[in-house]
Amino acid sequence: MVAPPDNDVIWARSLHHSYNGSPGLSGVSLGVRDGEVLAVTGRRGCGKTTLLNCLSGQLVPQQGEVWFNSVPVHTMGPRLREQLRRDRFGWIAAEPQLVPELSTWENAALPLLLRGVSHRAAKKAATEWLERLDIGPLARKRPHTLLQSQRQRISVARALTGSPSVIFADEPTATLHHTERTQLLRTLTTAARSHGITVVLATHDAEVAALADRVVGMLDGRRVTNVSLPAASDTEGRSACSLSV
Ligand SMILES: Nc1ncnc2c1ncn2[C@@H]1O[C@H](COP(=O)(O)OP(=O)(O)OP(=O)(O)O)[C@@H](O)[C@H]1O
Repeated sequence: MVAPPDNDVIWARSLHHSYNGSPGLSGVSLGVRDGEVLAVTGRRGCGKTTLLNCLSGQLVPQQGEVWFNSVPVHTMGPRLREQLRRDRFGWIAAEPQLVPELSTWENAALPLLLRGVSHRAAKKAATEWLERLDIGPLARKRPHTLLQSQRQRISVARALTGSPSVIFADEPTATLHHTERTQLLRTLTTAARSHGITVVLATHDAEVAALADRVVGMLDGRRVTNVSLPAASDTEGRSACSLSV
């Protein structure tokens, strides 16, 4: 095994993964720099979710290597990978994945509660993020009483509350209206940049990808393009957030 470059928080080499013979990834190599917002784009079925699952340790690729902070993830057992995901990564899916029995703040505090952080400290951290996402007043509500856009803000708050090294966001705004989509993404990227959190964002939406620092394009399980975005986009992503992050 060759050690990855020092400034890559995530580094993957020659990832191959297929589902019953049908290819998901066909030799993808990728480095994600510490603190960057990286968009992975491409049409539906090109392998974005499979790539994020491999990079985050949810899926072990059939071939290839994944490293996090120079530690091999592909050789870890399930328990170590689970611990890595719980302690160092955040995940935002297209559909908010919330626990229906828990209130808004309990859902947002879950990463800290699972790590054994005190109830009080977890609630304080979660509440701060909920307020920054403009849903502080909903802290005691249960998910089923809220709008989809409010539930997705809880998912974003939960990802940030855990102070992760990396947030993986898989089409996080796919179910939202245009205005809400842009605002939520800007809030996420601004918060990540100000807290030094790396973001790997899968999207088929060019407008969403434009908020990233760099865009990697995929086609049929392969990486086909790599574009660093100009400073203007970066500036927009940093400054246009209306929330106090
Ligand atoms: N669990 C699975 N079982 C079988 N085939 C799968 C599975 N997951 C993904 N695939 C297939 O692997 C390929 C890549 O899928 P993947 O979900 O990674 O792409 P994607 O770019 O994220 O697509 P989408 O935007 O629709 O989520 C597709 O052809 C898909 O049908």
